[in-house]
Amino acid sequence: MGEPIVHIEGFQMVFGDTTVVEDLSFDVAAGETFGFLGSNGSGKTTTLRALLGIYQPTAGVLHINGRPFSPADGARLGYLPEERGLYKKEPVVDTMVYFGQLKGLDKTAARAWSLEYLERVGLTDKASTRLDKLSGGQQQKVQLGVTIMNTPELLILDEPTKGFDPVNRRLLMDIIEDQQKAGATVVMVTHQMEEVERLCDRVILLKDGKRHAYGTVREVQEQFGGTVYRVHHTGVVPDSHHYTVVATEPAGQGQVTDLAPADGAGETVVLAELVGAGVPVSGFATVRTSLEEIFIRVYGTDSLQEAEAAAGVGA
Ligand SMILES: Nc1ncnc2c1ncn2[C@@H]1O[C@H](COP(=O)(O)OP(=O)(O)OP(=O)(O)O)[C@@H](O)[C@H]1O
Repeated sequence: MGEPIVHIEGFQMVFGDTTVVEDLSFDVAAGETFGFLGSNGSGKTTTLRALLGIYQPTAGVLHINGRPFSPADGARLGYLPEERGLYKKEPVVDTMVYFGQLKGLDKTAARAWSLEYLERVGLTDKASTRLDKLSGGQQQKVQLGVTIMNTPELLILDEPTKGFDPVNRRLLMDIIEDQQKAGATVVMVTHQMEEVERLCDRVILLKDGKRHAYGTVREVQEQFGGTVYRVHHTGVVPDSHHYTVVATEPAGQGQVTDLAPADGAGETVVLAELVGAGVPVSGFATVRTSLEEIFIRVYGTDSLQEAEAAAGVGA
């Protein structure tokens, strides 16, 4: 990795007597899209706020482009905060133009960009409407527009598609993807694992304020779920030192069996072993555990306990 655009080392955040983030370190390389994942309350927003100087860290180094964030860096940065907030009593396009000018665009360019963006997100007819007359999702579209209108080199998005219907979520992901293609580095908090699988190069999973996993999406999948070979067959799969049988279920006339390969046992080796043992194989596929399954495995109990606590269950 070249010089990281974001560098966090030994970050700790204590509120009162509660340690919310502990000894957190990670880097984000220029040009990559980085997924910041973790259950509710695991410290993601806190980390972003400390990175952007909104919170004073208890300890640690948090750098953007080699130094602590300073407001002067704002022109090259787009931050979509978790708490959305624009001037609600102003017309949509005026608000966008105002922020565009704050970010250094001239008024004509800001207006042209805003109208084009509003058309793309289906809000042309709302351009002159007060922001507070828009739905929550429509307001969020405007806010994302404000965030990206100066084509920032670093985009920090805290749950950018929260509250969107699937069609609009896809539209927003397309817009984020365009920013990627234009060369932006994207740091994105999200709970939508399909967004991560589609957009992210690398991820970090926070658990209880600590780094639980960190690497490419593929590496995290290998680390927590691994790969299985899914075999459709009749007859019995014999024991072998090349694999372990993880699960087997009836399917049609035969069975489907998941085999976890031993270290170094590739598809060809395992398939040859089965065929050599006389197992009639009608299908063979490599299946990687989805991030969603991994998330549920890593956080399942915690997230449920939190939901139960919030609902007063067991109180
Ligand atoms: N200003 C603050 N004062 C005290 N505690 C805080 C403050 N900000 C955050 N916390 C606590 O820090 C913990 C982490 O919160 P944070 O918002 O960083 O979580 P998160 O991972 O972004 O969660 P979510 O996915 O729900 O948005 C929570 O327990 C929260 O209550």
